[in-house]
Amino acid sequence: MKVAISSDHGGNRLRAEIIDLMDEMGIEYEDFGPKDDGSVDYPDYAKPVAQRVADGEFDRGIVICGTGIGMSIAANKVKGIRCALCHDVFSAKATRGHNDSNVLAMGERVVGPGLAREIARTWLEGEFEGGRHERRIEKLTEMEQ
Ligand SMILES: O=C(CO)[C@H](O)[C@H](O)[C@H](O)COP(=O)(O)O
Repeated sequence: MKVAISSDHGGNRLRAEIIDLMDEMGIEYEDFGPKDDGSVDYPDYAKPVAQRVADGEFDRGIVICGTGIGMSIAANKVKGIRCALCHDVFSAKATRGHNDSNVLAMGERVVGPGLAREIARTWLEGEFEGGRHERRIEKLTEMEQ
């Protein structure tokens, strides 16, 4: 699995934490920044990750800002993206199983690093369940036309 990851300035520390986690898990990733702690605009960092996932260059994306909200709104503007904002492990598991979410959003100002790591690990390991959920995803895809 190849993962694209980015944040805004509000998510830099958590992005580093999740990169450490992916190193531990042996997951291949590319870091789309930002490269320093200066203030940036979250759409500029959500877009490259979401676009590359939508294009199939990466299997999944992880986007992080202060709340996770701005990044999730921005990522979901890209056709083909199902970005889930998760701050608990139950939702992270459910969104992989039911929504086949291809981007995970989290907020560094909302969750601590320990919980964020468990959320990300659960989401990265989660499998889509298919079945009745396929039909619902088809309906989401139809809404994009
Ligand atoms: O988009 C957000 C809120 O929905 C993110 O949390 C941003 O990181 C936040 O808005 C950035 O705020 P700042 O005051 O410019 O650091």
